Amino acid sequence: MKEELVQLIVARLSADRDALKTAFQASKNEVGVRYCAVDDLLPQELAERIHRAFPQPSAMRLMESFRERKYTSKSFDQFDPLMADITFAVQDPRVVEVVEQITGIREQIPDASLYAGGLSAMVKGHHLGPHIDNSHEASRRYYRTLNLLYYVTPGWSLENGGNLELWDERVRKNVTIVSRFNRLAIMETTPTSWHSVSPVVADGTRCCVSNYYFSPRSPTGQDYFNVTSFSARPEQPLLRLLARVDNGLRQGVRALVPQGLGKKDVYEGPKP
Ligand SMILES: O=C(O)CCC(=O)C(=O)O
Ligand SMILES: [Fe+2]
Repeated sequence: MKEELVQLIVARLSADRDALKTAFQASKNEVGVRYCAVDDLLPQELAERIHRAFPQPSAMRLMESFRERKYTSKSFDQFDPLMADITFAVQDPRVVEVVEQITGIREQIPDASLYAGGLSAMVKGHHLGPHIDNSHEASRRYYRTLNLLYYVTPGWSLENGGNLELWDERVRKNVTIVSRFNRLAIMETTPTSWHSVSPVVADGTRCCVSNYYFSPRSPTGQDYFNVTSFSARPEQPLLRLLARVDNGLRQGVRALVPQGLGKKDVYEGPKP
């Protein structure tokens, strides 16, 4: 199945390559984070199949802190093989190539270990506060360059909440990308690419297949390293303060212990 998915994704991205390229570049003028959204990534029936195969939240891990509340998993051995197929299809060199043509970002390497990637499910009350992603993968040799987020919940609309938001450098204003069914959002990751998922306010589950690309080239041309760093929404000044202290502590620990203290959450199973 993976091969068919790769071909469909490459065909879809190639068909709109020039328009997506223009949209990606032009989006810089919105909040400063470049992105584009690819609608109808796959034939509808196939996207619905992926949704049906998506694991139930009860089979996933609840991530819960003041920063976030969501279910995640990369236990592909326990799921319908279609889930690994769609995840790893987005990592195929042919997909990477057309994504590079769209974004102009070169020498990218998909994250086969799914370090922080994989599947996520969010239900009512779940959210992900404004943050910048960790800048590197586990070896710290490569810079994170892109997040590729594929949403597969039929009928998901703006009013449901649970939408992707990209913020300006000061986390004051945002642009919303609805987590629409069968949409692939491609966003760049830099030291200032603040983003969040607004609280889910509807019944239903917002299902997302996440992939990350890395590159030996720094997105800014400068050398940098950051742990995942959180802020908070503009109307939450106290939480912002707390987040800043929390970031400083975690960044400090990383300076002392480069591999970090947490257990490495990486995928080591077979790849389709
Ligand atoms: O679920 C999403 O839309 C975004 C999740 C996120 O922040 C990320 O993958 O880095
Ligand atoms: Fe993120």
